[in-house]
Amino acid sequence: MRRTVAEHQRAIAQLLRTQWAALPGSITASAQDGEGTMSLPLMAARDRVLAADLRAPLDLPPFANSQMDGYAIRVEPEQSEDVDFAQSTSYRVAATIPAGAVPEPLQPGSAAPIMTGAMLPSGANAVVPIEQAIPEHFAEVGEKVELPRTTAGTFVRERGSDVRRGELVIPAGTLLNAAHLGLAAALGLTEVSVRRKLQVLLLTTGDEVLSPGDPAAAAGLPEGMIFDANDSLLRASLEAAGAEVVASLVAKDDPQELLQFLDNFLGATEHPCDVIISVGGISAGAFEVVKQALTVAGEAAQMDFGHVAMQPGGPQAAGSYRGVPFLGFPGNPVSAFVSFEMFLRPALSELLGAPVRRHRVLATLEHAMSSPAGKLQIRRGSYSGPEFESAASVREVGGPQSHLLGALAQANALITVPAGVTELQVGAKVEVLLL
Ligand SMILES: Nc1nc2c(c(=O)[nH]1)N[C@H]1C(S)=C(S)[C@@H](COP(=O)(O)OP(=O)(O)OC[C@H]3O[C@@H](n4cnc5c(N)ncnc54)[C@H](O)[C@@H]3O)O[C@H]1N2
Ligand code: MOO
Repeated sequence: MRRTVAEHQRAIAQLLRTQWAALPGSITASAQDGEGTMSLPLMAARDRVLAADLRAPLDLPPFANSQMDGYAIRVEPEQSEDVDFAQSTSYRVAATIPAGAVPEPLQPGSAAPIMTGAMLPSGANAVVPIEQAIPEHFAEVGEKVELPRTTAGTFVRERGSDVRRGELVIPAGTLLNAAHLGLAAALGLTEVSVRRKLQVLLLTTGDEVLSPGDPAAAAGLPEGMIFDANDSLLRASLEAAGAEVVASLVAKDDPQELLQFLDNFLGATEHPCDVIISVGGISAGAFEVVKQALTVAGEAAQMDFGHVAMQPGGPQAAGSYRGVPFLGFPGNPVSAFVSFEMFLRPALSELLGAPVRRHRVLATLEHAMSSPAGKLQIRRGSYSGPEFESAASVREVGGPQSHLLGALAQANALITVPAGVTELQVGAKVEVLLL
């Protein structure tokens, strides 16, 4: 496999689409199938994808109510001029209507003090704010109040003027945000039906890798060893994108042991996971555990190991093991992170509706930069958004190498330099992916 970034992006989305369509209990099953969906309390549904169209069980507002603290009055519907202070009318003050109360009908010639959100009495069709009344405070029942001329409908929020009962308010596939959940609550719902989370088996690899907290490092990191950054890096990326890591393993460079683990895991339940992601062990070395394990696995593994014209993240593996999609990312932490951002995350957005796509913006480069020919370069950047007169700009943090995790932690953006561009001057416009 030798692919451009765009080719590999399409290939990953296509791989997941076809493999998932064939998997039992598919994550992409529609809500009608009843598979892959669950009902969750509203607060647990934030950042989840709605599984079925949501129709309004009631009107919003549920009743005509006042938009202002003021007086509810009746004006003739044909009266069409705007508020006119020169033409005021004297009304007899009726009983006050607080929010939450069911008011008495409005008598002709009277004005009822009404609070914002309170139900409009029958017979009323307009509200005059208290600031426009003479006197400019709520008068007692039976007293007189002068109100300017106004038109029917002024400061009245009609029943159903926001949402009509039966109307489709949130379509299936929507990523639920605060506004969606607020709307569901306003409609009286306590739960919504959402798609289940993507379930991931995460494998990090390497004889040199120790989990933080491993007893073998109790007296300090042993020589030649490193702490495992990729499990946390990928797990955090996956969870932030709405996925769930259902199992993980820090695999040693032993292909048989890795295959044994995979077979035990995949054989344990009917639906063990939706995708397997491995990090490391796929390039050209003598101990490439993922490559070796899946090569000796025979027919069960349908894998492609190769290169994508991108740096970091050049070495890539993709395919399936025992019918479960398998993505092999390169082991350098920045390469693994960039692989997730460039290949898996966009595919999840496209196929599952979550996460939201990263924003792509143009920014002015704060310094000159060179880039190797023939590869899309992904540099880590510090982006400053447009502020007052200044345009959006970006500067590189760290260098191009893929072990620079410290620099990645300072970055808030990925700068992309197209494969055909080798030199960029100060002030050049570059496309930036906001993290
Ligand atoms: N002869 C060649 N050598 C390499 C090539 C190549 O094309 N020809 N590609 C280079 C590129 S680019 C990358 S990226 C890496 C990818 O290698 P692997 O995916 O096989 O990953 P490893 O060799 O296992 O590890 C690479 C690097 O990352 C460190 N690592 C691995 N796992 C972790 C972890 N969990 N936490 C922190 N760091 C980790 C590992 O120690 C290595 O330094 O191959 C290049 N070589
Ligand atoms: O392409 Mo490797 O992924 O940098 O350093």
